[in-house]
Amino acid sequence: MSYSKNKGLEIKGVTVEYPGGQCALGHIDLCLPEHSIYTVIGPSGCGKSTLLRSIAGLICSYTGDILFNGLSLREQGTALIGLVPQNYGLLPWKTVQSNIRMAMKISDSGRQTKQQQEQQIINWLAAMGIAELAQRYPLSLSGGQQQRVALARAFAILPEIMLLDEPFSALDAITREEIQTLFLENWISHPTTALFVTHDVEEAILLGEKIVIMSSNKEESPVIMDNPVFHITHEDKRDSDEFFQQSKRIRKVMQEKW
Ligand SMILES: Nc1ncnc2c1ncn2[C@@H]1O[C@H](COP(=O)(O)OP(=O)(O)OP(=O)(O)O)[C@@H](O)[C@H]1O
Repeated sequence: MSYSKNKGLEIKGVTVEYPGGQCALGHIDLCLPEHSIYTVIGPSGCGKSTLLRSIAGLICSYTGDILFNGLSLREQGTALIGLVPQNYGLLPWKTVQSNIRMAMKISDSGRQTKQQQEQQIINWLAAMGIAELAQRYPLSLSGGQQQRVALARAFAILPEIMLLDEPFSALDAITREEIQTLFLENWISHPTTALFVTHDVEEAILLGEKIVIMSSNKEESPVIMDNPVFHITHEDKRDSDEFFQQSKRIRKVMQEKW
């Protein structure tokens, strides 16, 4: 499937200060063409979550502007945004199925019939390998299972922008690799414009078309790196020479900027 790449997500001179004058996010300029996926790494406290929360509309007090295909995201309804927060953000009193159903109801605005929505829920749970968990409650699931539910929910609303805040950080290495593969397969078949924050350099290289490296100095613009590894077949990425070279390049920037 080929997608046209419009202007996409434009972050123009965005800064965020919390009341009291604490600078949470320095001056950020970043353009993500539509249907691209960029990963973001940066030292703790540099403002990664603040950036995602500003794009998602949870923080409105930023200066500068954030646009999607030329329209300001300050205007309600400009773009449908799916946010996968660090703690998964599932409602504990609702079943897995109801969690997804509720997100679809809120975001759908009548595009699909109820029957189509129910079928979509089944399809997404199957795509994430958790069809059998539909009637379970989030707190009865493992971290990896909750993570799959959060991803199913984010994909199910067919967002134009997907924001992921260290979504796999709580998972063991093997589960993490499985979910990275699952995520990428689903993103390739539904390539929403995505910003993926991670603390893991390997994950940033495996999942990002470009890698945004933020600095501990909030006055400095992030470094935006091309990532030749992204286009290698996923299962061959880790063993490739490009992967090794890219890790070295990133670590060098980290030594200078963190
Ligand atoms: N509600 C708040 N009030 C005041 N300051 C805040 C608030 N939330 C975050 N901050 C500050 O804003 C800065 C950026 O925080 P943010 O959570 O965006 O960083 P981060 O890069 O995502 O960090 P981490 O990697 O540790 O998750 C930090 O210095 C933090 O202390």
